[in-house]
Amino acid sequence: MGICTSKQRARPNPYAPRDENGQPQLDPGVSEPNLLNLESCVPQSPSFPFYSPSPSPANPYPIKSPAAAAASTPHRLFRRPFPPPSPAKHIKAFLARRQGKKKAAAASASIPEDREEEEEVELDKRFGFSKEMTSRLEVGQEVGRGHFGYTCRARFKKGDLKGQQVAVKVIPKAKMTTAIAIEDVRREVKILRALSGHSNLVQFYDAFEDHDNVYIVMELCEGGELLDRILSRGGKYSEEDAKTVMVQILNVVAFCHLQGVVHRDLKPENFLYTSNDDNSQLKAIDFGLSDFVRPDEKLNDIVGSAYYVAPEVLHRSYSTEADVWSIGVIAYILLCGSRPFWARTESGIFRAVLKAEPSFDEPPWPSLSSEAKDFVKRLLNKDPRRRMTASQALSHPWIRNCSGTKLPLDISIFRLMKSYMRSSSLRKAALMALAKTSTPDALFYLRLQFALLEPNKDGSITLENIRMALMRNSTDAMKDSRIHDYLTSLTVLQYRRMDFEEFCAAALSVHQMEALDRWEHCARCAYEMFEKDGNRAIMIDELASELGLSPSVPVHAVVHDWIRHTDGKLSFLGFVKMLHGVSSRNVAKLQ
Ligand SMILES: Nc1ncnc2c1ncn2[C@@H]1O[C@H](COP(=O)(O)OP(=O)(O)OP(=O)(O)O)[C@@H](O)[C@H]1O
Ligand SMILES: [Ca+2]
Ligand SMILES: [Ca+2]
Ligand SMILES: [Ca+2]
Repeated sequence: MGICTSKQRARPNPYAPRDENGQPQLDPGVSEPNLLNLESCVPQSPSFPFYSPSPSPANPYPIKSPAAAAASTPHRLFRRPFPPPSPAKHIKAFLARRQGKKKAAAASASIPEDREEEEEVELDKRFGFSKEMTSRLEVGQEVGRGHFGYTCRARFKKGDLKGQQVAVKVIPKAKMTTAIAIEDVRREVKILRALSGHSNLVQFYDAFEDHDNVYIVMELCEGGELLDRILSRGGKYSEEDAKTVMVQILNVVAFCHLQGVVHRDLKPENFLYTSNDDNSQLKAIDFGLSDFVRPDEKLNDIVGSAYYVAPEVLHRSYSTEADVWSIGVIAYILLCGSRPFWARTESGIFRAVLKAEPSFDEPPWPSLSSEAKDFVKRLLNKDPRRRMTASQALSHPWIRNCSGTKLPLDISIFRLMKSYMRSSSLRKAALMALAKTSTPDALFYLRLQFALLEPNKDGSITLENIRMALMRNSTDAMKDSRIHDYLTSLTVLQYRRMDFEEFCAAALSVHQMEALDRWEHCARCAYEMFEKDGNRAIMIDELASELGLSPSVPVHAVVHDWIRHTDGKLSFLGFVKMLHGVSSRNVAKLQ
């Protein structure tokens, strides 16, 4: 999703949700500038010399199989996307700078009308890219168009790549009306350059600029958008075909997350096929909304596309898990041809994303495998801490046997290990006990992750193993997301080794286990084991500081039930509290 900055009110929005008669349904609650009009984004007098406008189709996403369409749930059927009123992007940061923080908080929910009327105060639109575009490339026909720019076919005129067909995304500088917009383009190129090389990510060649435009030269994907394939199939994929798509999407997204990059705009429009072949490779494109994120950092700007946006993005505190949610939405659409969260209006969609549970009762769900349902449900968990990670999803029973590629290292493991390393021996003992109740699926994933760290001959890992594993997978993006700095938080490992048993305790996610049906059973079993070898008498003050309770809370009242009064040891309730450890809210206070 991008930002359309031109104002155009006269024409109807071709993407607006429609009612049964095809009439656009407009949200009375959404302010007018939200109505995106693709045509209004078309440069009226293109200054780009090679620009050859293609006729704008009245309906860019025709329903290709009305018969199939009629069979499924009306309304939410996956017919055509409507890019949501997207300009909420960066609103908070933008307003904070302009009006001071107080007003920004108040206005954060609404989108300011005058956003695009911001005066241009000496914006520096120099990117430091080569100016030699026209001598290097011969630009041909337009192949695609977005809100921000358009993409043309091109060919290298000279050099090593002479004759090579490529795609050039042209982003007009006239559309970069704020410092943030300029920074976005800078970052788009930087991220693409850094991540290029992964087999499911569009290959980057070069970036150019001139007075009017920025040009991003990349591999030409001739197979069209994933969206078009979904539409041409009338929405539904067999489980096998859906798996093939999912594996590729998860592979590239897990890779991005390991590099500390969150895409933030994952949707079927942003995956292209390299060729028209049935088994052509899928490539992620459009890093226009992507950002770097440090392992402990939370982002807060609302970006993305309504149908695919994660609940925590709407709550303004999110990280890489938000991408996984979007993948869950894509998976749901692939498997059943309908959208999991549907409403006639954008605010309705947001409400559904926040509150509604997607339906798994209507056809074809009852006839799909239970693994497929479990897979989608675990991607669409509203609590990001309970959601699978991209890397974990690749080891889910539904797709693990067809993920031909090597499983990527999961960055979230290090987050969990950090918390473990900082824990008291009592909490470590509690986690060790819980780890013994892990499911075979959880162990499968942990074993793969442990293997990726290439343990020493004695079967244990040290900090050095982790450092080496990261080095093997490192790209330039890790500098900006400061992944290596993060290792210093694991330095306690420097003086010791960790075997697989302890690794399971360190890398298991208590939140994810809580989401399982058998949680209560696991926790009880773990508590019994903990009783035998880990439980000990504990002072109330010790427990309070252990859990990061601030001295201001009435500690005795709060932890009263967490300690068994007969012997001063942890009660079951205290044990569960202990498993969760210091809450992140309290950590902030402690630091
Ligand atoms: N490498 C490529 N090969 C072929 N077509 C491409 C390529 N990159 C982009 N396109 C086409 O151009 C369209 C717009 O590209 P992209 O999504 O990067 O632009 P955008 O301005 O950021 O759009 P958005 O409105 O989605 O933010 C794509 O949907 C696709 O159809
Ligand atoms: Ca864009
Ligand atoms: Ca796009
Ligand atoms: Ca974009």
